[in-house]
Amino acid sequence: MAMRTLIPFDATDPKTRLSSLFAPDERRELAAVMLGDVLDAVRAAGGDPLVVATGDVDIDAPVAVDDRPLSDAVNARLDPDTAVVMADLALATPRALRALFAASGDVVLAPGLGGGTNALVVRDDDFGVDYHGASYRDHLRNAAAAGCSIREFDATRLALDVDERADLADVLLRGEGRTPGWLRDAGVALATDGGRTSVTRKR
Ligand SMILES: Nc1nc2c(ncn2[C@@H]2O[C@H](COP(=O)(O)OP(=O)(O)OP(=O)(O)O)[C@@H](O)[C@H]2O)c(=O)[nH]1
Ligand SMILES: C[C@H](OP(=O)(O)O)C(=O)O
Repeated sequence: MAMRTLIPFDATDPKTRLSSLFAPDERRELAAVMLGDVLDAVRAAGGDPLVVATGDVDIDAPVAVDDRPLSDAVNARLDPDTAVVMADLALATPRALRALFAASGDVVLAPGLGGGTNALVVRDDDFGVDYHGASYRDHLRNAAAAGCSIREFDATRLALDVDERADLADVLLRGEGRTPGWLRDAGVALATDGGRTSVTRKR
């Protein structure tokens, strides 16, 4: 049976942490390209996607427009046997998502490198999401408080969400969808910035 999968999407002013690299319209374009890659991976993993967006989105998928804050918009649709996969997981693969969907537990949590919750599966209607501000820790606590069984699902391909400039280096190095090509066409290239690999942009 297909896994109903909510994909939250900020269609209005996304990826503001990348403002040093991209203008607002470029950030919206990048966000849409990453959304397309995530949609492809979710479908290939047997997911049945619903994009939950802050505004209209021109994409080949069902879209629910809901301008409430992220957690409210997701909780309003978080029926049991539902996954939530963020639209900026530019490294997500069908294999990783299939394994996430198949993982057992009332609440299955895939952590982001920065302490967020990049993806999850919920099978208990006593659990609700509470995003932002190291949400992974909050979700662990909330699931335990609700008496849910918890599965922590560590997956390299789900751990990266594109927030900061340095995250784009990983997308250029390991991305498999359309996003790496979009970045290269926009003049984004790898750069070594002291210890950590980052990116530059030739305009
Ligand atoms: N529906 C909905 N999705 C959201 C909202 N805020 C963020 N998202 C999505 O949730 C995911 C994770 O959010 P963030 O990493 O904060 O994304 P973002 O808001 O574009 O990034 P920043 O502007 O840099 O904070 C991304 O896929 C966003 O598109 C919201 O208020 N409503
Ligand atoms: C949505 C939020 O993403 P972040 O702001 O951590 O990138 C979270 O994962 O709680």
